[in-house]
Amino acid sequence: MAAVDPLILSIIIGAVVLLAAGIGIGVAVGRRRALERQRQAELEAEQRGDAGAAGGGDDDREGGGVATLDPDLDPGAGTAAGAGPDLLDRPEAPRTRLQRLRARLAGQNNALSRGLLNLLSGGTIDEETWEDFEATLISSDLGVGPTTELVDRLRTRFKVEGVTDGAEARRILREELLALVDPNLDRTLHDQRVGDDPGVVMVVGVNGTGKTTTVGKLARVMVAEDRDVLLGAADTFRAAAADQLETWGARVGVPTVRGAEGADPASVAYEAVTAGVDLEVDCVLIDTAGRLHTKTGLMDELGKVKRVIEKKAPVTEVLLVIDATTGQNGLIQARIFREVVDVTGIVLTKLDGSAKGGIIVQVQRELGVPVKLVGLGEGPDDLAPFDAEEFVDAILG
Ligand SMILES: Nc1nc2c(ncn2[C@@H]2O[C@H](COP(=O)(O)OP(=O)(O)OP(=O)(O)O)[C@@H](O)[C@H]2O)c(=O)[nH]1
Repeated sequence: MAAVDPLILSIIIGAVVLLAAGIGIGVAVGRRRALERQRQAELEAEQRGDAGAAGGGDDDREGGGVATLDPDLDPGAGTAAGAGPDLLDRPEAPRTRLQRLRARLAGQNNALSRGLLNLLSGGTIDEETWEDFEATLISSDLGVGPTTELVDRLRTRFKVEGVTDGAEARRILREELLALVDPNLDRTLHDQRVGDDPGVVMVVGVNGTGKTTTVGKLARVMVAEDRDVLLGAADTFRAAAADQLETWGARVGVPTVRGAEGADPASVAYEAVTAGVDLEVDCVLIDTAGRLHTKTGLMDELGKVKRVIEKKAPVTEVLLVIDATTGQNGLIQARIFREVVDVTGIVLTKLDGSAKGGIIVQVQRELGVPVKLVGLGEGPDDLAPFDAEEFVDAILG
């Protein structure tokens, strides 16, 4: 048999690999289309008055706020490989998701609310009440500076404005808390297409803060808004991390570009963005490996991932994921990440079950970067845009 020229051989192998990759992505896009067809069918059923087909509108997750074809499927387990159209989830509709999460936020801040409301319970406010109030604020991770500032302002205003009843005190407290959280910060998520390029959102942070979960939840939010999304698994340290991400995507028909375990994360991110440009998706979400802010080599690697992506398309948003329960440590991490990758938004996760909402104020002040999203649970649709007024009203009950 005649020897094949090595150049021709490598071109043939390259073409086969590209074709296979294209098929992989094509299958996933096919799943997305199947989901759209399924949605359309459900919509038609709903219009015909078939209430069971489209899920209810109440706040209870199990009760129908989330319509899933397979509610028992665990996003953290298994791989995407076998997920066909029959297994696709339909992410929770934005309206019911926000209603449900608003109620959860109000419920979760009970400890903080109680402390604040003691102050408003009427009568004269003695020194001990002020001290208890201060302690409550500090234990919510508001920080000593903002706490002192808030208490001083309240004391002055209560005196100057002659506050005598609870309703009046509540109004002033609401105004002052809102000023601290800053309703004027621009919290828009820059995940939209820019010219011919998809929005590119990079998600960074230390280990275990909830990056992959956030990318998965964000993909679902976008699918619920009928947008085309592609995931990039630039966490190549552990194959399980890419599996986890791929599973999140597969549940809603979103394709994932991944590399081999130990592959260069920058090149996987670049491939993902390239696929996103070629497929004309609306947004590419890049998950990165968790890294300690103190490890210089790993932080440099993160900078490189961003620079390499930008050879293909601008990164439109860099989200730093902070675990709300980590307090001051979260702040120290945040400063270093900001220096390396120019963070444009914060995602505060695990705010459920925590009365540590004060960290929002500290993070924003220290970094000058707005909190844009909050994670309020382990459920697949437990992610909400952060809204200053809603947050303050939830605290005040
Ligand atoms: N209660 C709660 N748990 C959350 C939230 N977000 C994430 N988690 C949980 O946090 C754990 C870690 O989440 P991951 O998404 O794997 O974290 P990661 O940052 O990608 O982890 P590494 O890749 O190891 O750095 C998981 O058990 C998630 O279910 C949230 O908003 N609330």
